[in-house]
Amino acid sequence: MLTHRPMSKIDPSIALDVHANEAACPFTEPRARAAHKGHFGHIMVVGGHVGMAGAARMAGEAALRVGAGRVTLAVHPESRLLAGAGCPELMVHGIAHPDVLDAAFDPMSLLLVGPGLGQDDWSEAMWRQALHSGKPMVLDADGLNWLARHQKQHLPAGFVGTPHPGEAARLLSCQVADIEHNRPAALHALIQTFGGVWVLKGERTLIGDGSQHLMNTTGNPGMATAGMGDVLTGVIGGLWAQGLSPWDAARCGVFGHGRAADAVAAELGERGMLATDLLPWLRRWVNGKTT
Ligand SMILES: NC(=O)C1=CN([C@@H]2O[C@H](COP(=O)(O)OP(=O)(O)OC[C@H]3O[C@@H](n4cnc5c(N)ncnc54)[C@H](O)[C@@H]3O)[C@@H](O)[C@H]2O)[C@@H](O)CC1
Ligand SMILES: Nc1ncnc2c1ncn2[C@@H]1O[C@H](COP(=O)(O)OP(=O)(O)O)[C@@H](O)[C@H]1O
Repeated sequence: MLTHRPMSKIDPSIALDVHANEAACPFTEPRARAAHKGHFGHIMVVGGHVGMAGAARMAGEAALRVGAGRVTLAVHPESRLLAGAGCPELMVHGIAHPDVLDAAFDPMSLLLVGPGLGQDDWSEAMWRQALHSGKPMVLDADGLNWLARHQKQHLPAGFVGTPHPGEAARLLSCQVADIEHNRPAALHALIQTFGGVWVLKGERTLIGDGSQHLMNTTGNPGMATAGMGDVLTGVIGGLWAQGLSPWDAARCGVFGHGRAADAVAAELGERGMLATDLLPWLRRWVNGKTT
């Protein structure tokens, strides 16, 4: 039986001018002596459903490790203790009723929406609250899956989307093979459809905003492991919260994330790499230390 398949938004005739991503460490000057945490942003991670507290935790911890001032996790009440365990620097709210988020969003400089958010009614209510806040945001993982279901949703002006090819296929109503067959055309379709800055992950991640398109060359197959994308979301958010533009946060974040993974691989090999292994190397990178 034939099943209806919506028409793909990918135009295979698209040929983008794609340059190498040569993003260096974005911070070259030491911090001002009188710096305080209020200067480096307050991020809220919206995610962490039951069984996926770790996704929100990894995004939050990565944001702190690249220098964000404050990070709060808004997670399912059953995830609250686990999400913060072992990282007391993170603030953690268990959210039973997502409508309380309206007030909680007020002091936030930006949101990271999706790591471990899940697919049920609670997840959708959390997602809707985040979108309606109008806050700048990085949308990842289930945050993107909800966007795929509600295509016409109005996105905030400051927006970075970070799909892997599976999520990109859901967003563009096509198969993963269609994405992989012509990744620049898929990137173009994401930008045309939704606006903002897009990071199409995978081997040689692409970054684009409609006027510039880059291909990343750092990173290695050791990164094909759970949670690696959650860490990237935190890195991009942490750089953005410190004053970089969304574009610079995306291109520098992708570069530094891959660079940290390459340092881990050089020391211990690719196999068995954990997403959290990158954290000390991200810290080195963001302080301009060669890895
Ligand atoms: N410790 C945790 O709490 C973790 C929670 N996670 C959460 O789990 C939820 C589901 O995310 P998943 O990404 O696992 O599930 P998805 O179903 O979105 O993605 C998995 C599928 O996407 C496709 N795919 C992914 N990367 C690809 C690539 N590079 N090339 C080709 N195809 C590719 C493959 O078909 C793969 O089976 C998210 O909310 C996520 O944040 C994951 O991030 C893993 C770790
Ligand atoms: N073979 C590879 N080479 C380079 N980078 C890779 C490779 N495989 C995965 N990555 C990177 O690792 C990350 C994986 O993210 P994602 O698939 O979202 O993982 P998760 O959902 O488990 O967090 C992305 O940044 C991706 O670009």
